[in-house]
Amino acid sequence: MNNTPAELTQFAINNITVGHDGIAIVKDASLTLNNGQIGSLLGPSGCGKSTLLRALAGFEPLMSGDIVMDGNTYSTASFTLAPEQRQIGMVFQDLALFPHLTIEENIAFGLHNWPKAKIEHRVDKLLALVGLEDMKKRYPHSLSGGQQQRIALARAIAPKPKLLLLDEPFSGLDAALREALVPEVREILLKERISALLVTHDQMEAFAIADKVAVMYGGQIQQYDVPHTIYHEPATRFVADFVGEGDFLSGIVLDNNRVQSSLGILSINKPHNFAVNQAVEILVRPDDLLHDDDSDILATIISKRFRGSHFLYRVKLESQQELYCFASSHHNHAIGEDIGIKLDLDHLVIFEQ
Ligand SMILES: Nc1ncnc2c1ncn2[C@@H]1O[C@H](COP(=O)(O)OP(=O)(O)OP(=O)(O)O)[C@@H](O)[C@H]1O
Repeated sequence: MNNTPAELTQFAINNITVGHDGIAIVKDASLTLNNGQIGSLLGPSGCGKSTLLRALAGFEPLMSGDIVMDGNTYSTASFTLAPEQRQIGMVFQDLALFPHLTIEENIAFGLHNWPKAKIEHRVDKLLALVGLEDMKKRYPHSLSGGQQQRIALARAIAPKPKLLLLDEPFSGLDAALREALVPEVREILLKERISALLVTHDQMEAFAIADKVAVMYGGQIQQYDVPHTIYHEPATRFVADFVGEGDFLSGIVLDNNRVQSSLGILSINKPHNFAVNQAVEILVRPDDLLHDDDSDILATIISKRFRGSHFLYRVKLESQQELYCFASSHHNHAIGEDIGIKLDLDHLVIFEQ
């Protein structure tokens, strides 16, 4: 099947290693993004997210691998195209709007080569896009943090970059503002059809904005996939641990299709390479373990958290294993109480013990 232009791979990072003084920080990382797609680099502090982003922007040379944008080579081990020639926009946490320029002057900053009428049109369009038409004559200090971040975004996308890089752009904002702004930024990028790569250590942010998420650890991309797959089918033990809440239930592989656990025999519905009798760990998310009054399996509540629509219970099984369990907030049980539980796994995620 032929790709339509919108589906073509726009940029590809192929097996890049980036480092300082011969020491690799980003190791053998690969990812691709299609036209108009939004990707996210998600990982703990120090895993190499910013270094990868800086390599993409042309601020870090490669030790090996290459970066290709729209068929043009941007970086190899022996060549680094200058940042200003890459048509890559950037938005950082400390947004650094120019304080002595008005909002419209800030947005027009990267458009100095454009004809005047086109600049005005572009600035007005972007102000409308970020919902701040009335603010064009104001100065940055008179805007709230969220408004400033929208202007920083408008300024970065004004010259129509091929790719926008966002490095923790929401981390200086409070949680409520962040929650409102993240989907808004996604809408703006989709409307402008600009591909973007967002660096974050916040999985909810990554899931809310990105079509595809790269989970990084120790300089390596452990998995690169759509958010649903990252959450439900983590490729490594690290991804399973880092993304979402979850526990690991001990089990013993019985055969190709079954594993014995303290919650009974569970079916394995995917081919696997585990040996019979091998000890394994089964990922159990809180939404995989349901409270069920009719279940014969009882577990003791050892802690609980009220989350509005539901409770997140921590329960202890007879085997002494502890797991998280979701229950509707209509089921308000006390700590120490025994409740019926049942596993509701539609597929098993299993790792070596
Ligand atoms: N110029 C440099 N020289 C030597 N080491 C560096 C340099 N820049 C970064 N590092 C190291 O590389 C590692 C990865 O840093 P990087 O900033 O890419 O991580 P990160 O995932 O973006 O972290 P954070 O979320 O804390 O910003 C860190 O251990 C850091 O100390």
